[in-house]
Amino acid sequence: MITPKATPSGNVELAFDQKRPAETAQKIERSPLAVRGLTVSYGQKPAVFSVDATFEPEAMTAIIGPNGAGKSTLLKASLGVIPRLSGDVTVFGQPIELAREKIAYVPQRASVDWDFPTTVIDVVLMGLYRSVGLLGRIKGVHRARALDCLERVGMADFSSRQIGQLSGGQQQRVFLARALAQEAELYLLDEPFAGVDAATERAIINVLKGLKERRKAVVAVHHDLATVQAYFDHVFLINVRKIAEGPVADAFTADSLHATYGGRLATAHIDQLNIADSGV
Ligand SMILES: Nc1ncnc2c1ncn2[C@@H]1O[C@H](COP(=O)(O)OP(=O)(O)OP(=O)(O)O)[C@@H](O)[C@H]1O
Repeated sequence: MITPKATPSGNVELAFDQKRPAETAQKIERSPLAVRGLTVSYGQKPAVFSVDATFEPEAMTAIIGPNGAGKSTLLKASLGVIPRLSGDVTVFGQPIELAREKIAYVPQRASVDWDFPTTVIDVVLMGLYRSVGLLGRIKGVHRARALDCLERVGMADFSSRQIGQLSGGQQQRVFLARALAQEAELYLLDEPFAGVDAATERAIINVLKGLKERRKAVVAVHHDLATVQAYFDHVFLINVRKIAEGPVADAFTADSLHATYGGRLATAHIDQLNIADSGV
């Protein structure tokens, strides 16, 4: 963890935690996903170590870090998809176990078995399982809602296609439609722009910005540093430990990027991003 002195603005919350616990508690109550002391390990070495994160409501946050930094692990362990060694996770101040339905999760496309024989509309209908009920019958109203979600991502014409017959970008849109069907408060997406063309990226970002306008929160693992400032309001930088968290203008700095990526990110690349220098 870089010290508050090295990156004063990127460590807003660290200083906050120590000095103003009441305000921190209020932030956690308002947060669609707050994590305290999260440690996850697949073997001897932790993949995520002692991480605190307080994601912002009604905002778009990018989770940024190099390959293997623990970004996906942070999302999956927060959701309970993989076990935590330690850590508390709350959703609007409630234990996540009581509020899981407030979160829609779009996994990494590469982690999904696309050969599974199912149609596009059936995938989106899975997002409606709470309103349908586990053994309930799918009715016209559910199909109409699923089609509406497909329409929002530009995939309504593909509703009866097998998912294995879609391109990567189309598959990504369908998974986004499934998340929309859940009508969640927080949308967690793992690399939503990976391997998609420019038109699909635009379509996805427009949908995500639309969610923010409807006062939902969006948190996405994101690799393209060049689009962070255009797409996101907040950033969370991680490399096994939390490096920095805060508004893009404060926490997305040359210093915090160097601390996150180390020698893997050339200074020339950071210069091209045209970001504020923290002046330290
Ligand atoms: N199921 C698993 N079993 C063992 N190790 C794993 C498993 N999943 C992830 N890891 C390891 O945990 C570390 C963090 O992985 P994770 O996928 O969370 O990183 P990431 O930041 O999302 O990376 P990327 O940007 O490459 O997707 C890596 O070293 C990875 O090899």
